Amino acid sequence: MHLQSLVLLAAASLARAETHDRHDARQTAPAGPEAWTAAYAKASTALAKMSQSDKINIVTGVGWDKGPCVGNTPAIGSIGYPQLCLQDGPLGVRFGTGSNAFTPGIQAGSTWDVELIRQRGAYIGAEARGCGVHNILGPAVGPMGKHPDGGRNWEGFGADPYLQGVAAAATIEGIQSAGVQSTVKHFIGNEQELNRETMSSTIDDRTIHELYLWPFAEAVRSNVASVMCSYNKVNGTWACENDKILNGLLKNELGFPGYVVSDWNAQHTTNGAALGGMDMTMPGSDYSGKSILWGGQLSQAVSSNQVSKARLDDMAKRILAAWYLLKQDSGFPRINIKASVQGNHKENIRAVARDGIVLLKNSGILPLKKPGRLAVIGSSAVVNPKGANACVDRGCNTGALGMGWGSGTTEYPYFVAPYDAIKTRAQSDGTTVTLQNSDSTSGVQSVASGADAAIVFITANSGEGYITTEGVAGDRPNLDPWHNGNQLVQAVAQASQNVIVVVHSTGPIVLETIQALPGVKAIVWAGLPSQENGNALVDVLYGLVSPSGKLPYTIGKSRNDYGIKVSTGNDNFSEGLYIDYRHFDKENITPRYEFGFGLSYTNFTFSDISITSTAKAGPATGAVAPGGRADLFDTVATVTATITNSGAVLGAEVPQLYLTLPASAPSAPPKQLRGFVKLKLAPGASGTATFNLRRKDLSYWDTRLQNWVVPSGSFGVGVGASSRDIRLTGTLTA
Ligand SMILES: OC[C@H]1O[C@@H](O[C@H]2[C@H](O)[C@@H](O)[C@H](O[C@H]3[C@H](O)[C@@H](O)[C@H](O)O[C@@H]3CO)O[C@@H]2CO)[C@H](O)[C@@H](O)[C@@H]1O
Repeated sequence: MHLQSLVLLAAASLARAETHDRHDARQTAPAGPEAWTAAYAKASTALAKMSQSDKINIVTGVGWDKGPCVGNTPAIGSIGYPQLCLQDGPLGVRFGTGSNAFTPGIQAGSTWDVELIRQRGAYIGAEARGCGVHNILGPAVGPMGKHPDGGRNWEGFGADPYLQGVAAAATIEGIQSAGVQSTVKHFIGNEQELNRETMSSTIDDRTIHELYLWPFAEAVRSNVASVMCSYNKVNGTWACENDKILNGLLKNELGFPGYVVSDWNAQHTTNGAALGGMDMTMPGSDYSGKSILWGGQLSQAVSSNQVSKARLDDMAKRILAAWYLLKQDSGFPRINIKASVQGNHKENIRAVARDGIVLLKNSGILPLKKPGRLAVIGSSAVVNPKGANACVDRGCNTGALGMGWGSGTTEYPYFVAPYDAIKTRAQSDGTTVTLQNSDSTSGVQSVASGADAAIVFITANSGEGYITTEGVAGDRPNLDPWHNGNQLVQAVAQASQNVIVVVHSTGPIVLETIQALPGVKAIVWAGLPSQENGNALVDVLYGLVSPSGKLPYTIGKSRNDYGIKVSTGNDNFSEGLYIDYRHFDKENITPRYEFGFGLSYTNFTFSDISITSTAKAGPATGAVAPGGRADLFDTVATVTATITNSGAVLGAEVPQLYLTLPASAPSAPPKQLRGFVKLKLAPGASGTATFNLRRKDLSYWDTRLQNWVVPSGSFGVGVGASSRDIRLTGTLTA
């Protein structure tokens, strides 16, 4: 179908879009494709004024390291189009010196708080705009986290497509509300760093739809401006020249009206990329500046009709439409990556850092109550002695951890380490703090012994494969804490029966050694809190807030429990739909801490489930709108439940809705997340969790019909406090 027809159809169908309940995770329907229609009209007018060389310029980066941003295209004077600035990344303006280091995606995901995530996106967008960045290269929803040790998992929101989708949509809507283009990445099947630039990801049709494409569909529905194609091949063809995934899935099936930008140097051929659906090449040359695949080469291909003029026009129009969509044609600030743009955004950073902390274990030691003496132990209790930004692209694990490493990092404008914040609090309480800022086990007993609490800090780090840190080239080789963390905790627990273990990590670590120690009275999963690391932790340790984060992945009892391993050759995705909790559930493996788990300082009771449904079995029939067939997003069932804070302090609970497909569906995971809500409740207060289930939420991908189908029969509905703590059950029938 022609793109403009798609956009018009979409406008018509979205006019009918329902409004979502206030409490639903997806609180607002996205702006709607009528905005794209107007943008396309302007793009057509501008295109008519452009020469072929203008069109080649708008789709070709100027070359690596040849402009103010990590990606740049030349200005086109005839239409008042600027030198376009594309800059990482998912947690703020990379290389900025006047901007903030927002919390990584995984911490945002672990808040399960859509409004905080949306605000985070809006602030990232505002900072990008203030720096003159037209396109911010985030959020990341791939990798999703099929490998618990995948190096870049921390850039995204968690190992579940629904959670990724909701968080990505809110982030994109936030970023684009500031008038900045958002790029969702990496499309698709780039789940590991090892061999990412040579390997092929073999993903079957159903798995790609139900897992990996899902968050991209939500991003497209939220009118994301651009999509970044990834380094790997998909089913044997490079992602950036893969007709099936770019033209087929993304542009036709999802009705994506924006443009596809290559990951940096992910393009392999001139014509293949153009015909396969890529619209902009970045950075425009290889890192040595020598190899250029578009520019003059694309011009020749068009002149010799190997690539049609219509295809070049389509590329240019998509890029122009995104620029007009975000109204960047008037009053956009000039490019200055070093601009001072921080505002009061650190409040969001602290809130996400704090509300993303997951309390895994607490035998009554927390919250702290004016302890007489605290022992603080571990090299990650203090800021890197050489400075928080000492390592390029955060490529080290020295001192307190706030983010992983790679292109998805920013410079810290400041860094509050745990010890800094604990010391400040201790001063006001009259607490003595004894510090051991190393991971040495010798001498630690004297520091810990006699303390009211001994707080031990351990870490695990990972990142992007172009940097190797302490021998780790991106993906972690195991799920153990770094720097002998297990031995450090053991040594402390020999001297103290009041040990609090604080974990800063890019992903799951195996906690069995620590868990077995009787002296360990609490485990605080503090994740990746960025610059507000210590402040967020103190808020939780001292009960200024009740912890309310929930795990965005499963913590298994062993690495083997996850079933799959980082591939040394091609990645076969033979596990299909069964990643993370879907795998643990299917194989009946008890995790140490399950997906969705997190304790509070208060208690919540769940009651009064109510289910109403108009769901009808059968395939989707609606016209294609951005995101897919429009009727996929119609609410067809509503589930409500009452949640009561039955404890003594203010707290927030995240009731989660898991669906089980009827027996008539092809075999499917025992349960799948299809709704969540974060409810803040005073002691004794009750709130209603409302989950609006859309047709898509009830569907599976039918490979024969090539469509989403609602299976007939009875669906299991479970509402609970985690994926393994289902408190209320019911059914709905289609
Ligand atoms: O930044 C844009 C996208 O780039 C990809 O990461 C690249 C990263 O930005 C870049 O800094 C790094 O460059 C190094 C290069 O790999 C190495 O060969 C050369 O010697 O040094 C360069 C500078 O350090 O390359 C990264 C890709 O390999 C990301 O995948 C993507 O998410 C970013 O948005």
